Amino acid sequence: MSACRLDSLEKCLESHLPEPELAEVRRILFGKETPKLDLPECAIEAANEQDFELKGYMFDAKKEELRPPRRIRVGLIQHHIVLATENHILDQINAMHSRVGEMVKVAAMCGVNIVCFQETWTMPFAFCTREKEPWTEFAESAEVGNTTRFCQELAKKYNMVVISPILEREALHNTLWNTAVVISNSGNVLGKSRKNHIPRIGDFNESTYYMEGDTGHTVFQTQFGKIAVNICYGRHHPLNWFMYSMNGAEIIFNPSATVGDLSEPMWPIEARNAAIANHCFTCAINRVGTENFQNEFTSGDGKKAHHDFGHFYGSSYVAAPDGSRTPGLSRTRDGLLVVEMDLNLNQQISDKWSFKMTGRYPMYAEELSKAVRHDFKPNIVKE
Ligand SMILES: NC(=O)NCCC(=O)O
Repeated sequence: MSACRLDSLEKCLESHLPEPELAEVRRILFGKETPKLDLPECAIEAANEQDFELKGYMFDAKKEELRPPRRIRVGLIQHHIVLATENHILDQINAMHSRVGEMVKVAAMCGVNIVCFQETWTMPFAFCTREKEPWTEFAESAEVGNTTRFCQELAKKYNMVVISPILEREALHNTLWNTAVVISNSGNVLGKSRKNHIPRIGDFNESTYYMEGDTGHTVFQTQFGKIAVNICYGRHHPLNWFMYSMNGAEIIFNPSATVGDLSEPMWPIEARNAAIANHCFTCAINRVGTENFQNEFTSGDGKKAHHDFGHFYGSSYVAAPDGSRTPGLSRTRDGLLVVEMDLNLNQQISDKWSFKMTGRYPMYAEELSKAVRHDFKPNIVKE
């Protein structure tokens, strides 16, 4: 079976395992069951009409005596590019705006408070080509660009925080960045978070285009909780997740663009492990489809010249601090994942497992400050 024909691991297990084993396999693979959310009929109909998958799950927390529950809903949106990559840039962007705008409308019907789109959601993932033109023309201002204005309208209209990862052009020195713009539910731009770690692997030739982010590990205080954005390749860096969490993030979003051959076995583990290790929720989002480019490209890895990157496998999911996770969205279809979470779970799990409390951070800070020096001598005992 080809990589793009398997719809999802979960569906595959469901159709091949008998019920008692299925429940046990699910418990071992995904942790405590995440019950399905009741979503409104109008949302289900709209998703069907517009041909995207709509799924909803919930993570509950124990009732506390002193604190009320802090239940909120997040929406994760994964999608194909709408028009082929040869089309006029503005047509491609506008087509993506209208597709995602419709999906956000459905998110609003489902009571979503914070929505996050995939990495550089307004464009094909053209960085594989290493061609500057026309792809750099997709870059926009994070503060006043068309895409930010479009998201501000959505945020105001639906009273929703919108996380919009784009290719950013900073006017001052024409620097390009890979940036998530965070727009408050008031419609104001709350700030931006730039991608900290840039891949240098396979066809991910992103270092040709933009610089390592300079926004550190900013956390955004929103009406619905403290959120942070760790963009794609940053998920392979445990310290990156850790620092967002040290700054108080309760939910860390990981908008991504990654392909099956490279990272699929790592995908279900990394964001989930980060949720466990940092006592927070994590939301992993990946685009879907295979994107074709007119000119062939190579990446100096001995592979024959090719026109596409491979299959972006979707599979967006949410993980909780107790190690449980939702099933993923499809590997092949556009989709909206709506997840209700009680943020009280973070403190409850922190009290239970105490990873932060037992973390011995001063010891590591001291060791790490020595280990990064050029005169560092590894502490190895030899006979
Ligand atoms: N977009 C991006 O950073 N992709 C790198 C590949 C990966 O991290 O799986």
